Parts: sequence; structure tokens; C-alpha cells
Amino acid sequence: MGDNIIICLKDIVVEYDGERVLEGLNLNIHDKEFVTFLGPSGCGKTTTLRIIGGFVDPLKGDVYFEGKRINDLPPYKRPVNTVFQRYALFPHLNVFENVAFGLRLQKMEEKIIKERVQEMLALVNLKGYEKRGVNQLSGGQQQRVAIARALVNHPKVLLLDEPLGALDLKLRKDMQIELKRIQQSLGITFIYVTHDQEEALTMSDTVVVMKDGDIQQIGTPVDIYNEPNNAFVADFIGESNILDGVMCKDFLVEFAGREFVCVDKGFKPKERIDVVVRPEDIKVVPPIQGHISGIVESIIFKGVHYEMIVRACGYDWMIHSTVAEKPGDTIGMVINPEDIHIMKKMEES
Ligand SMILES: Nc1ncnc2c1ncn2[C@@H]1O[C@H](COP(=O)(O)OP(=O)(O)OP(=O)(O)O)[C@@H](O)[C@H]1O
Repeated sequence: MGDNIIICLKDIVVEYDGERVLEGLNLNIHDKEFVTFLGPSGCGKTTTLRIIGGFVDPLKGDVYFEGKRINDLPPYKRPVNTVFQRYALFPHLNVFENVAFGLRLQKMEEKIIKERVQEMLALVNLKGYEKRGVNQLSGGQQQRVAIARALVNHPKVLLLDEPLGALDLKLRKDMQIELKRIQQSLGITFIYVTHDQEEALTMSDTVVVMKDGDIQQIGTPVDIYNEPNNAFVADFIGESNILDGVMCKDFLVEFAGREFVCVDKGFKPKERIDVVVRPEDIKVVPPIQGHISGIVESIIFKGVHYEMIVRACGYDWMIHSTVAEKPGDTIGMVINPEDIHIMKKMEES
């Protein structure tokens, strides 16, 4: 991944009808990165993408492309293209003409148009489909045409707004891998919007987690999963047990009615914190060997593991285990220091 910043958003404020949607957003996006904006519905992902595309004007703040301020550039003059969830293909044109459309507008030579369209159709695995009407294609194939069309004039950045949202799960998974391959083979920046955390973790170099128009965390998928900044990120990315706790001193935390050794320090004495423990990080042992013990409330087989809900110390814990226990059984639970994630309490919102 290059170190060069290709897009910089500085103090971006957006309001719709007097209501703040982005509140001073700052973000750097690097060249050749696959970046995903991830967050619940309404958190401002699409708005941020539209700011980059030039479809929304910020009330305040600046948008830079390769160091140049581009606030005043209209969308069609920006070196970015967008793929939407609804592919918006031209139904009366065949596959070739749909992809060629933008190049024809630019009055490019026929020979070059042919070369470029062929190159793009090969890239999205649609060679041989040139003459097909777009209505005779599957949803996945239509989305590939939309991607080819958005890439044909060689943008430096491709914006993708939930482009796989209309596809079924299997096709979605195939297309996730395809998109990553296309991005890597072109070596350009992809900025992708989704509310699906698994999709974000699968495809991205960098994930930007958003909530209520604010960035909660920016990091690699592994960082975001293993070192969430707060309980919101922990809960949104994967499954978590989130418990109230108090820091006793450096490397010692109290939660679930007892003290645990942890790897965190630097909190105020008696500071109230959130403790996050992933379901796969709780080891199930015989009751007398556990740090705490609990009663199995339910168990479901999930393929690679069993998902158990265990009542212990006033909480319902989610535990992933490869061993099937029975509802009503008492089990012991062991949590290692490095699996106890301490988070600053989030401000009440
Ligand atoms: N054109 C508009 N006029 C008024 N309000 C809008 C407009 N577009 C978006 N909003 C509001 O701005 C907020 C952020 O919307 P945005 O589409 O950016 O969120 P999102 O994170 O992309 O959500 P989703 O995942 O549902 O698409 C929402 O509360 C939304 O209702």
C-alpha cells in the first residue's frame, strides 16, 4: 500500500434541512487502498461517499484530491466514478454499448473504445457477452457491467455504494472476492460503503467504523477486530460480551464479581470501564477449575462451533465452544488476561 494520500477530507460538516449529518469529519485515504466505510444505517457513510464524488456540497470543510482542493469541481470533472446498488444500466443498449457509453461521450476513437471495452469486459469476466441485452443478464452479471462501465475511463478512485446489496448471499461472497481481485489487478483506490461487518473485514485494507456522523475507529480489519476502540466497535464488529467493570489498578480489573489480571494500564484508580470478551475467548472447563461458573441456558450448533448462552454473575454470556454441553449444566469459564479488552466508557448518547 502506498503512503501517498489520495483523498483528504478536512473538517467536513454536512446538514440536511438544518440537521447535522457529519460533524467535522476528518479522514485521509491512501492511494491503492481498499477502504470501507462501515456502520449502521443512517450513520453518514453514503453522505461521506457523496462528498468525495461531488454529489453533496459540505456546509463547511474541504475536500482534497492529491493535495488539490476540489470542492468546486463538479462530479464529472473529478477523477472518480461511482457504482451504485441499483446499477442504472441503459436497458436499450447491449453490454458493449453500456460499457462504451462514457468513452463515446468523450468522442474517443472507435479503435480505442473497442480496446478499452474489451479490456474491461475481460477484467470483470464477461468476455463474449458484448452483444447481450443487459436485461438478459443475471443480477451479478449486471453488476459486473456496471463495474466495467465505471472503470472504463480509468478513474483513480472507484466509489462503491453497497454495490452487492441486491445480490443473494452466495453471489455476494463470490463478488466480494472478485472485487478485491479487480482492485488489486488495477492498483487503484476503492472506497466501499457497507453495513455488513463480515463484508468489510473480508475485502478491506482499511475499515472506517462510523456512528452518528462520527468516525469511531480507523484500522486494518485485524486491528478493528482485536483492538476495538470502544464497546460500540466491539459490538458492531463480530460478537462480544460487554460487561461493566472497574479498574482496580494497572493490570488488575474487577468485573462479574471478581478481580482478573489484565494487560491494560494507565486508567484512573476506580475508573469505570467497559470490559469486552469475545465468545471464542472464553474457555469452558469443569466448574471447580473456572474463574467463574455459570449455568448453560441454551446451545445451538453453528457448524464450526456450538453457540451457548450461559448465565453467570448476573450476565448472559455468549460462548463459542467445540464441546456440546446440555442446558442446565454447570460449567466453569476461564478468561486469559490478553483476552480481556478494557475500553473507556462511551459517553452516553
Ligand atoms: N437527501 C437527504 N435529505 C435529508 N436527509 C438525508 C438525505 N440523505 C440522507 N439523509 C439523512 O442523513 C443521515 C445519514 O444518511 P446516509 O445516507 O449518509 O447514511 P448511511 O450510513 O449511508 O445509511 P444507509 O446504510 O442506510 O444507507 C440519515 O439520517 C439520513 O436520513
